[in-house]
Amino acid sequence: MEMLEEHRCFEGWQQRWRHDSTVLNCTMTFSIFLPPHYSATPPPVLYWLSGLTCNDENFTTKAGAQRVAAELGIVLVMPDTSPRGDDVADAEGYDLGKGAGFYLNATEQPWAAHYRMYDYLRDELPALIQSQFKVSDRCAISGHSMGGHGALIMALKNPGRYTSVSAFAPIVNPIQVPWGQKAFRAYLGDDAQQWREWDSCALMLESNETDAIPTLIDQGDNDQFLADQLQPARLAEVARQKSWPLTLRIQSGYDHSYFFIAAFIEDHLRFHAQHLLK
Ligand SMILES: N[C@@H](CCC(=O)N[C@@H](CS)C(=O)NCC(=O)O)C(=O)O
Repeated sequence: MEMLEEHRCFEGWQQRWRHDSTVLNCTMTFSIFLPPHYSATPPPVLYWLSGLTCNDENFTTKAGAQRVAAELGIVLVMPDTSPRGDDVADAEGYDLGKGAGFYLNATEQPWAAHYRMYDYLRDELPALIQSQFKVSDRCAISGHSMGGHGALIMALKNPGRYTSVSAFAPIVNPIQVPWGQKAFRAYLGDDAQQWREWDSCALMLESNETDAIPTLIDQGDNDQFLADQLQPARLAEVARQKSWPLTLRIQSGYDHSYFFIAAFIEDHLRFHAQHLLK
């Protein structure tokens, strides 16, 4: 592992690291925020998954999460959104290929060789964080848009792993919307039955009562993708049917950008802290 950057930030440290990923079969970069005094008591970790076109730096530089993470004593880990490098398959559009890994394991060519973001986030990255930094094993997960989808499926597919999950403008029902259908067809093939494995609405519908964890979703009502791609009310309806503890907040006037995330990230950090620091 090689440190690329380090900056003092709110008495803690913002760092950027490069490592060779066995799972993704390429070199990956992630960012991490270490709160002050983090070596005294191992702090819990909040994983943040970003949206289409992003890497680890969008959240790091735009969300302004470090002040409250420092106050609460939470480590923030920001992975990239896809495998990277010259050997890695890519596509023309911003919504497939590099920057658009959709946090799943691809089964189709040419993607299957590297696009295994689900396994990377489930196994390799947490093991690396545990071995290289002094952190506790308590963790939570959050994300934006494609990353909101990622956070929700990570939580739904791994009961007991995360104390809580939250999302900003998540793609909750990818199998029913253009972004998800395009990506899932490419990565997973034409059999739409296989896609359900990676769809929050489908996964929640099939979840057990004991799997439920506190869930917070914020959605701006001026988000240009709300009607065509996001529609968080679909997940809220499944949550109602399943008595899943989901709070969906519609935020008036907010769009899809990091200005929206910056406005509400403090609420999400405090929400996760209630569960992480118990
Ligand atoms: N209008 C964008 C669509 C992609 C987009 O809005 N990406 C969101 C996540 S889905 C984002 O966070 N972009 C990067 C940023 O705002 O820093 C494009 O065509 O590139």
